Amino acid sequence: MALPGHKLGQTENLTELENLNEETLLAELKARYDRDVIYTYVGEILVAVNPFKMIEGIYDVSKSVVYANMGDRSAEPPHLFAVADGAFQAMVNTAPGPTANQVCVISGESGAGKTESAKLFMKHIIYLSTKTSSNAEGNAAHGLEEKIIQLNPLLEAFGNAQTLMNDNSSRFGKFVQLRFNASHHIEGALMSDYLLEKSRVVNQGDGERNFHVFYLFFAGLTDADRERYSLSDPEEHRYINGNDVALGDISSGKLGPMYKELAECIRIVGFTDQQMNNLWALLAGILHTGDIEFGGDEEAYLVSADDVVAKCTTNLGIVQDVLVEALTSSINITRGESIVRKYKPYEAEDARDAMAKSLYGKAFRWIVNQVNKLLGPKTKRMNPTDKNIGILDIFGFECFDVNSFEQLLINLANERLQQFFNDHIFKMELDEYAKEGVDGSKITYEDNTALLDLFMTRPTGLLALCDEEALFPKGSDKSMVEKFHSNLHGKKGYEKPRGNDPKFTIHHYAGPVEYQAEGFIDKNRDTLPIDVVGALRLSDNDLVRELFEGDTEDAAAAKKGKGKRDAANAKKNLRKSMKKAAKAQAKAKKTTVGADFKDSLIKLMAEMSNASPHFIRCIKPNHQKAPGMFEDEMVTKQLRYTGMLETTRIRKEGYAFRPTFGDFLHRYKMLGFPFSANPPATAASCTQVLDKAGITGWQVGKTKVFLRYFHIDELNEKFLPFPLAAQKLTKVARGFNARAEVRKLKAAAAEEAKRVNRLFTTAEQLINDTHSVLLALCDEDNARPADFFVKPAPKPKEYQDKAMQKLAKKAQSKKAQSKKGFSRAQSIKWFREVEMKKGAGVSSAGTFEEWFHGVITRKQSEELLQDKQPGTFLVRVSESRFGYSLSHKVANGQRIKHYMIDQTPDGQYQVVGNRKLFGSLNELVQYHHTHKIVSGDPVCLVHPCGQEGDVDDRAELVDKKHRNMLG
Ligand SMILES: Nc1ncnc2c1ncn2[C@@H]1O[C@H](COP(=O)(O)OP(=O)(O)OP(=O)(O)O)[C@@H](O)[C@H]1O
Repeated sequence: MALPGHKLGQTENLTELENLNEETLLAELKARYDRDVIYTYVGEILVAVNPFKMIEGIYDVSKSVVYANMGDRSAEPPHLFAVADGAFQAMVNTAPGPTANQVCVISGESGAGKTESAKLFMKHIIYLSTKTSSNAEGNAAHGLEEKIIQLNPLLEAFGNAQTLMNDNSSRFGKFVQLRFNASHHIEGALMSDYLLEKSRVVNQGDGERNFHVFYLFFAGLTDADRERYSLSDPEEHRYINGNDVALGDISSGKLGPMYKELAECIRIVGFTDQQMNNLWALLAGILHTGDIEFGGDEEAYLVSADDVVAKCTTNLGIVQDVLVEALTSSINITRGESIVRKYKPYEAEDARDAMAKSLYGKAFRWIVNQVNKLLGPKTKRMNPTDKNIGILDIFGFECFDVNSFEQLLINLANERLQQFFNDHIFKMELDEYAKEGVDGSKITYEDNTALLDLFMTRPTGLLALCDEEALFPKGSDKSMVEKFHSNLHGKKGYEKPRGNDPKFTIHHYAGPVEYQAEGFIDKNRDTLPIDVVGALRLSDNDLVRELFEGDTEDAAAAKKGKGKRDAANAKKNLRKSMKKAAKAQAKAKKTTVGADFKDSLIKLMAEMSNASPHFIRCIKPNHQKAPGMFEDEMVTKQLRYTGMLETTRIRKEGYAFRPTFGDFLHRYKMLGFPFSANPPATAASCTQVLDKAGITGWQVGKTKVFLRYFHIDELNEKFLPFPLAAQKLTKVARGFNARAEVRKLKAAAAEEAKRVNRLFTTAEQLINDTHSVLLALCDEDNARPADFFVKPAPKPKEYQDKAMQKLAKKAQSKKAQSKKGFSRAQSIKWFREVEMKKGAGVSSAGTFEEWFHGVITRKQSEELLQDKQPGTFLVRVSESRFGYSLSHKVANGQRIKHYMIDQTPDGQYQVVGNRKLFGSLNELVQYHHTHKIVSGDPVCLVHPCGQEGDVDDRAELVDKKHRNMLG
């Protein structure tokens, strides 16, 4: 169950989604793909969306390290290495037996990334096994592991081709089993191949190519090789000259490095030079075969020049006349009498192409067998302590415009694999129920057994009827389809079309597919005329002879005939060889391609059923094979083909949602426990919630609640009022909080305003107090005897300047100190010091200019004022620890204004209070001039008088004022 707060594309295992269906599956995969996240789990299954580009770092060694011995898979983001690690650890940690064996089924359509995934899976398994190989045995195995990895370029050269769907498309299915000994070291690898697309050798669709190896072969040819195999330029060989781009790749040298890689793989895997020479000669023989042409109306005859056939037969090691005879006529030997029937030209062409296909098909199987001999475990049978990991990289479900016999077999394989998949998923469901103690007996799912029966039943299933017609000499596609209709019409999954066309429709798990029956019989028979087999059995190329089970003696005899170029002898040898071939064929069980395929499918399924499965579903996101494009419709189709939608269906049939008790309560506790914040995460709590919600049909297990797909809707409906109420509550709570905050801010602002008012009131009070003190001081001075104030002898001007400068400096430094804060006692001490230095009690009076250069007493200043007109100012400047203090007094008036002058850090003067700045004392003086005072006005400079008490009082006053102003 997705917890609240689910974000699109963030869920790593999509079964955790509340609603897993076609749309959600698609949307999640798309959102992840857009972020270059190509791996996603759906339960145990890994979905891999082909990025069509290398995503940096995702397969680095560091990733191999992270995804090794993981324990909890969900601890790291989904990854193919995690699946490989899961398989490896499951094998290591399980005692030998079916459950210890592992198999990874990789499926998807062409170009979806199966082969790349299979390679990465194998690479990681090898990494994990070599990691455990710390002993000598492990090290010895190292060479083997390298060979296993080197297998890929070899198999891809012979089994892959460029198609419209994929530039490196595997044209065969493969199952590789890695065998491990008791110490979990690789003992060997065994490979099986399925349904190689041999027809590609003789015919490729527009824009497609032959198997890679033909082009690589040309790319690697030396002049000597070319002569040895009598090869012309590639464009002159019909089987490979249909694709100009491919020819361009050869001539441009683009394929050179790939040829070198192939040659190196061949060497590492262990093929001998002789084996490879025979194989190259066989390939050259195939190319020359394609150049043989026939003419004629009724009876085919050779129209190609003799040397064309000679080039072919030389490479294939057979006698020219023998081959021509075998390709243009069929000899029927009955009771010692041979009846020769001349082929029609098209029959000769068919025989020629059939030979080429057969040669290639058998050569491919030989390579696989050879690889198994070189890399396989010492014994084919498993030791009781052995375990294995299998990797199945097999063609996905196919549905084209025209579907033929190949599609029928491929889709049969997919149908069978789907059944295996369904069984596994369903079994896992039931296992989970059992583990949780939940009754799963009522859970069923619709499986595809009936459809498989439609294919497999004997004698009336599709394959059996197909074989019956193929083995019947007069069997035809038309009569086969009639048999299908009469036996299968009305059965589930089979549909007879309207009209008489040889067609039929099968309703597969992935959707309906209409099959075109034309060519079924020939494809199913896949027989090579016995004459051709007889000819190839006589080859002196060891490989060709081995492929057709000829014997050395016959070949040697034929060689003699070849030397004499004796046509009659050749015919004789051919007939002899044909007889032997016919005998061998009669001895061997007569079989068909369909029957062979069915057998290998049964064997494969037996191997797979003997192992614990892992599934990787590869998805091709667009037709263009381009990065960054995600086509919804195309992906949906593949989700259906790979059975992913079926998985969602199986889950739907059962208990689709299985939240843990904790998760369930986290979300729905309100339904059962409206007043309890944290009910215990138990079965009882969950039951209470479900009962109170009035839901039925659920089950509660040991750790999880099991809900049907519709239960979530029901619960959500019941739960609906709660989120709405919660929304309302949140709104109210938020409003309440906001209002409280505003109230708090308002109160703080009011408090602030009060404090400011208090400050002003205090300041005013102080000013008034100062006023009173000054008046009192004046009165005091007035009361003193006249001789109390002795006029000092004027000091020389330089002295006065110097003294003033010194004082200013001192005041400045003291002011700086004052910033640090002085105690009251310190203030008084300093104040007194300054007063003394300036000559306390010495005053002077004079004009405004004079105050700066001398001093006058307070009394003198009062006297000066007495003579003046009302409005005349007396300015008093004094220096204090806070700077200069300047006040002026109006003659005959009561008002005294007091300025605190401060010196700013940059040396300007500032009147405290109105923040006016003065650059110097003179400027300050100017200011007073412009306001009230004119030059020559009497002013007095009053220094504080020298009396102790007076000094102390004033110092205290100034200090107090200063402190108040600082707040
Ligand atoms: N994990 C990946 N990272 C990057 N590119 C990838 C990845 N998987 C596949 N590809 C690209 O997609 C191409 C096709 O992949 P691949 O050959 O594995 O497809 P396939 O399913 O095996 O097809 P076919 O059935 O035709 O063989 C690769 O050649 C490669 O370019």
